[in-house]
Amino acid sequence: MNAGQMKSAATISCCLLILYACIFGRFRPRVLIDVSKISLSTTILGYNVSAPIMIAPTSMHKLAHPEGEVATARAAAACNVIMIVSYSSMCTVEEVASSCDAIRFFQIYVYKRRDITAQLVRRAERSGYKAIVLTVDVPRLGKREADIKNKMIQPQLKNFEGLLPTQVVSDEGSNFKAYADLTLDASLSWKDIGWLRSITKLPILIKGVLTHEDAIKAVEAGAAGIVVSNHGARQLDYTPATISVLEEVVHAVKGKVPVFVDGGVRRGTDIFKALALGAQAVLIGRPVVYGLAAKGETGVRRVTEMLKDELELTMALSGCPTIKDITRGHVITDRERLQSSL
Ligand SMILES: Cc1cc2nc3c(=O)[nH]c(=O)nc-3n(C[C@H](O)[C@H](O)[C@H](O)COP(=O)(O)O)c2cc1C
Ligand SMILES: CCCCCCC(=O)C(=O)O
Repeated sequence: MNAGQMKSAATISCCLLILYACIFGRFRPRVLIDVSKISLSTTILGYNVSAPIMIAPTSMHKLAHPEGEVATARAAAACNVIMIVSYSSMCTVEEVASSCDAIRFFQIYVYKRRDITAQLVRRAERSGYKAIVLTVDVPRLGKREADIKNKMIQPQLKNFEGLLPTQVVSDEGSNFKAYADLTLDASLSWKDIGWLRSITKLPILIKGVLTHEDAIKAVEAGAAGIVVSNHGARQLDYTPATISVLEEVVHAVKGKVPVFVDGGVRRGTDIFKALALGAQAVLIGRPVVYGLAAKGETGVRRVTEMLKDELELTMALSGCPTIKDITRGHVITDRERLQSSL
């Protein structure tokens, strides 16, 4: 090998090593277990669902498909998975509720105008939503350069008709940002969970936790569950991959409340890893929106079914006939592999 070839070989090995280190964990499948019948069903906050999958809250579904959140909800109902409807939905809370019998949670932001948030929470409660998901990682909107470049325009949201003008005029870049600046209450803090609890009987999940410190605070504040999320990397650069901090949160809450996770869940194998590391279920964001954009309700059903099929196969090949059979022993993380090789 000459010097040039050695240099290329070293570069390739380096790249492979980095790639290898970036792949989170490995499975530890168990064999000779009866996997002739696999059940994906589980319960979430006491509700029986077909799989440990929830539809993450994503805003403005009519930008993806003219039927918007109603199509997504019908797919959730058909697949018997929970849909978390976004505060920034384009169909109203009531339209989604009356469209089908999907189990629905309602995601909220807290606005400076608390009366508006309180009204939305009450409307969701009246319309049969089963939980409130408080998203806490958006005190301000992150810097979304694509929105600025494309001069993103916040469409009129029917939920807020008569309550708030959504046509904010901004001459610099994204008027979505101007809308967020106008509405979001950046002073929101842990004490305000008490306020939220005082206006609703629904259980409150806190979405956007990435550390054990905040997980403990969420439990102390009375959260009924935690969603480990970095908002799909849309808010703060350099937040960790959620799968890498999931266990820290799971250990901190000590089983007092369920822990959920989202971010980059694209395959049944990803769901399996999350469950093995202690999540009770995963939330799916972008893939649902892509399915909706491609084929409306049918597209969302297809995405959900693909994930369920892949999870089912992963469970069979790992020796786990039920969700409860998936344990910490079924995965080994990169950190553990490194430690064991030292
Ligand atoms: C287009 C888009 C809109 C979103 N809107 C909301 C929202 O309204 N409320 C919220 O809590 N999270 C919102 N999120 C974040 C998702 O709930 C989720 O945390 C994130 O997308 C990670 O999942 P993914 O990797 O599967 O997309 C949004 C994400 C995307 C991509
Ligand atoms: C109230 C304005 C903020 C909405 C943010 C929607 C969202 O979570 C996202 O786009 O991400």
